[in-house]
Amino acid sequence: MNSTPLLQVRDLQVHFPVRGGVLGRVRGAVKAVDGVGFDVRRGETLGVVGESGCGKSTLGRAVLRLVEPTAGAVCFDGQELTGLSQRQLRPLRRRMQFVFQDPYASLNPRMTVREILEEPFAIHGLARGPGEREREVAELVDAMGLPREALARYPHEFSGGQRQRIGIARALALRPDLVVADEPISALDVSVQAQIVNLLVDLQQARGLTYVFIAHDLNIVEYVSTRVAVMYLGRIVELAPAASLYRQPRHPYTQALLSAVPVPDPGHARTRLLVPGEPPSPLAPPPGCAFHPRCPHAMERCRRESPPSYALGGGHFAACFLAEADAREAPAAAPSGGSPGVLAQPSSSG
Ligand SMILES: Nc1ncnc2c1ncn2[C@@H]1O[C@H](COP(=O)(O)OP(=O)(O)OP(=O)(O)O)[C@@H](O)[C@H]1O
Repeated sequence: MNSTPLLQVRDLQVHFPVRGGVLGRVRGAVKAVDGVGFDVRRGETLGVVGESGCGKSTLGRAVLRLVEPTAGAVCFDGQELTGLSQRQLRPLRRRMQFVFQDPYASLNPRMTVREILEEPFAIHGLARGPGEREREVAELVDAMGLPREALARYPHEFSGGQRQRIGIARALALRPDLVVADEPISALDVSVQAQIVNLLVDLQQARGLTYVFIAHDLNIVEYVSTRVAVMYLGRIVELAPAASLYRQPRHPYTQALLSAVPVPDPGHARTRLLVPGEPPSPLAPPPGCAFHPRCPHAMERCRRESPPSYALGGGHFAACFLAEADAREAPAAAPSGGSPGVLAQPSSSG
């Protein structure tokens, strides 16, 4: 088996320019992703969690080059994606797919399910004969647990859960290796969320898929993930095997997230996490550790210096000065677990 990680992300940055004034001059930048690095091994699920606005979606999109990174590198199956033109990316696109939060918004309402599922084959010139395409599409709806009659119908005729099954079917049509699922269940009724999660888990096993699973629901992330990355204001502050992260969270932000109570978000079919205090604006992040204004353990040093990511052994990393003493005694980082300084760059953000 190929032991190179399927995905390698190094010091990835996505900065959005902010314009202002009558002339629309660039006034600053939202550092949505600000120096992120991690590996994803073949067949694993990397969960990505954090509060709204911390940069999860932007990270997922930048990995697939659906938004252009400002800096950094993304390597897919050993090939560097960041300097490739859209044309050069095309054969790789087939192998990397995105599952959206809102399947309705991502499905063309004027196309039948059959047309929606045949489209990826047409775009990539695959399964050329109608017989072959028909077989592939029939197999897809079966695998998604949808009836064959669904093929002749339109997206609006389905429930939210069924629409997400169609969205997943389209993403998996060309048998990708990597799937980035961005909050794939948060727009769905609680009653169908578990079904969709179980479908994703079953499909992963049946098709040998590798997932990046973005979510704010920590229970779901624990259930699906091999390892979990916790994001705060554009950076990964903790990364660890799921069992280790949930048993012994090392970063005060992760500890706060795990003890936060999900509360209903009026107007949205989702809950949000309530960590005491407000996340700072990514336009003007605090100096030092970005979490220090909300951190119950903040020390003088945290106001001045941004902590590097300390390797704590067993593939557990935390970007917090409290972890420094343990890091000195910890064994060296696992080869594909990233290395200190790769996860969160020590820098003087401010
Ligand atoms: N196209 C854009 N232009 C400018 N700013 C953007 C753009 N897209 C995202 N942002 C900003 O980047 C930051 C990160 O947004 P992002 O959607 O990645 O966060 P998120 O963690 O996925 O949040 P949510 O869970 O609410 O989707 C936010 O401050 C957001 O306002």
